[in-house]
Amino acid sequence: MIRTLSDLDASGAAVGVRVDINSPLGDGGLADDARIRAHLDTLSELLERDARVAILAHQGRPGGDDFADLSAHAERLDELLDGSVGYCDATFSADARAEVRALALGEAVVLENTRFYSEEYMEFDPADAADTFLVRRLAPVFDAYVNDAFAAAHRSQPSLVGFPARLPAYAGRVMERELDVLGNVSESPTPRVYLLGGAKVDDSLTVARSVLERGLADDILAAGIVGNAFLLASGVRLGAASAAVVNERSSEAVQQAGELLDDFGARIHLPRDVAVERGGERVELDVDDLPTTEAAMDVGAKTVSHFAELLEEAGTAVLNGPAGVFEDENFAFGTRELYESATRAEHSIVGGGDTAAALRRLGIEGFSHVSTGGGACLSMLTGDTLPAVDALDQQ
Ligand SMILES: Nc1ncnc2c1ncn2[C@@H]1O[C@H](COP(=O)(O)OP(=O)(O)O)[C@@H](O)[C@H]1O
Ligand SMILES: O=C(OP(=O)(O)O)[C@H](O)COP(=O)(O)O
Repeated sequence: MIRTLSDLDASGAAVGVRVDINSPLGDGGLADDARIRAHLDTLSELLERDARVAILAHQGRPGGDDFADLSAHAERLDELLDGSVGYCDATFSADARAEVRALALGEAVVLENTRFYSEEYMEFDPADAADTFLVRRLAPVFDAYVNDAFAAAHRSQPSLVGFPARLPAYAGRVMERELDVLGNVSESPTPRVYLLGGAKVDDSLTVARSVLERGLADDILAAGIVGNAFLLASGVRLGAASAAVVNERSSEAVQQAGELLDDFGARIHLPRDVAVERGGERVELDVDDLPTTEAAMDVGAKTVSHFAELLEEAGTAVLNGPAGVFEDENFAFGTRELYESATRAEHSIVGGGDTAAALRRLGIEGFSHVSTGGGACLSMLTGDTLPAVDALDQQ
């Protein structure tokens, strides 16, 4: 049984809150603050209830371009939470612990990027995570721990799995909502139609097999590079350029897609036409008119009308990955039309990562749920358990 913020006696308590505000960075700092905004419910609730809040988070991976300190994140949170958020450039040093102890009621501090410390970039069993420096040093200055970092819940890193062994632990509002929606897809209205697109072909094929085998999906609509892998597996000769894009992403995709077609045939719907670039223009070709030398970059209008009907009539539409190269206006058509159609389903769930960014960019709104997680959302959809959720559950 996972406790939530409603079970926490927050007033006066020093609460360590793990959030996922890992954000795209641009020249001047944050390029997008969606993940920061996602946690405002949890943070403002704690501040209004007079908690003293220490925020733990990571940004990027050591060595990566987006590995950075959290000063810009703290500044943005401070703007969004009316001047109640400070920043400390250490995570668990004596200074950091003193800042936490000195917090007034209704005040917060963002502690430094947890991944500045090597332990935080390793995976541990929860019991070993509880013995790391980060957890041992910080647990004594916290009265409670809240995990709201759903998007990182598939990692078993100290700040995500180590505290529940030492402190009363609770799910934040983001975590609660994500688990409620993604953990209960089996009870959502039918028929359930999954649109799987994008570039992570192996992940999408794993999701397809899992949801079909577990009876979660009635229909799979294949688009993006995933759709091209299915077309190749069904014997359509797409052309060398499209085949190369599929094989570059995964050497086993076509074989796996073929096995799925053998096992689940009619429940998997393939593109009927594709769009390619010819002389700088979008040109649509029926699959019967292939192969072509140009790469398939989007699904065409015939596919869109077939898929859109299934999505609009769905009890639940689950969307993961764009239908084409949506970054190029010539090839955004499939993604825009199909995502718009899904908003008309009774219930619509969008997987995170690039898909959520695509929606913001295309200005599409109106889904029942847009997940904050990419990898974590996929893990939930494939029925995997998330270590950080297990840690919250085992108290
Ligand atoms: N037919 C296609 N050919 C090449 N790239 C594609 C095609 N369809 C989609 N993509 C690319 O897939 C990328 C997103 O895929 P992915 O990372 O799997 O999404 P998500 O992070 O939402 O799971 C986008 O950058 C998009 O341009
Ligand atoms: O951005 C994240 O995940 P995502 O890319 O799956 O959405 C999380 O912050 C986890 O980051 P990580 O994949 O570096 O552990």
